[in-house]
Amino acid sequence: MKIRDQHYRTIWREQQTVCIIDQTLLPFAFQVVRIETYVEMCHAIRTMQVRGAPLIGAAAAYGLVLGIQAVADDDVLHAVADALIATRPTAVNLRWAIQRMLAQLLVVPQAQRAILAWEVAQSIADEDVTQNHAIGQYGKALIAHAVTVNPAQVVNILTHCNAGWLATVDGGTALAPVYAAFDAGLHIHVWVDETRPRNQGASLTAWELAQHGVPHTVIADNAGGYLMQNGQVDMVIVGADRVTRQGDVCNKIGTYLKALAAADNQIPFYAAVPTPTIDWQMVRGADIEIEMRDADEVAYMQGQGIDGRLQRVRVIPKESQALNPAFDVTPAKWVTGIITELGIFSPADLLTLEAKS
Ligand SMILES: CSC[C@H]1O[C@H](OP(=O)(O)O)[C@H](O)[C@@H]1O
Repeated sequence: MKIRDQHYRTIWREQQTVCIIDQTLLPFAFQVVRIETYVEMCHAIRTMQVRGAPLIGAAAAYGLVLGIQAVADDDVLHAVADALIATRPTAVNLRWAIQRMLAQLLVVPQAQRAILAWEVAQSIADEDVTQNHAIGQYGKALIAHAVTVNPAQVVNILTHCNAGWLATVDGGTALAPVYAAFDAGLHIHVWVDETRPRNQGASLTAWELAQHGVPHTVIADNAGGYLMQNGQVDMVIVGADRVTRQGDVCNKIGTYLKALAAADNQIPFYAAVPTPTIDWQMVRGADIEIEMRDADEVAYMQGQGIDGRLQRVRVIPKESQALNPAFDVTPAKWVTGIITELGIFSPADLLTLEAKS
């Protein structure tokens, strides 16, 4: 996406290093960080300098590249892969990307692995961009249909967390249809859930949409149901970290509550995902490992002080405990459709995709 007229991906190769945008500093600072080792990439994924299911898949792939430039024997390959997989458990894209790298690297002589790894990681990144563009086109058709239903109205879309270009290599998943519709001149507006505790909505989605000029309003997570009850939401589009073969959608904590409110108000609820986010090995969403992150992410908030400096403030009593599950699972029965690069599918029809994935 373009930032001040310069095109960026969220991750890219520069000589023998990998550059990322440090998303923990947005929206108040735009800083590129150069990653030189797989250990640094593990840190970047674990601390959410890079985050978002497709992006952490690509980041893990590049991390594996960095880890085998000096020594590329099987033991090193597996040790680096295991370290990267251990950084975050929920988004299936991370394990998928590592397994794809291993499948292509283990079958070639060690001497070829360092160069081939760069090529495979680049392919993973490039494919994500292509897939997200297709998601955008299919999703744009949904929005265009909503416009025909109410031509005089603005189509109001609610989204949760950040599933924009910052969550992918480029283009985004849930926001890909938003950008495609906006660029096509359709009149849309986005309700942006702030998405406590890490505030990916308030800090990342709002920033992305503002950079592109898309009309949007940041809301407290708990305001979504009220807006739906008052006819102010036409559709909900979210991303996902893992979709099971029966169509259960695992996404940022709070997504499930939005799906329930959407169902109660007859509002369509879509998950936009590239097919690498579908876990064909898993049937039940209840079996997905939900990442439990540091309770301090609930106890503290980060923001910009009146002096312009980033500050972190405590928002709960020091005597209080906090719990921080990072994701939840929306059962397939509350999901209207899954927007993929191969088309839009009901959860029941998802299995027809397996052979093509
Ligand atoms: C397009 S995947 C975006 C997905 O990833 C986010 O999780 P996190 O920011 O913790 O990596 C969130 O669940 C988004 O919907």
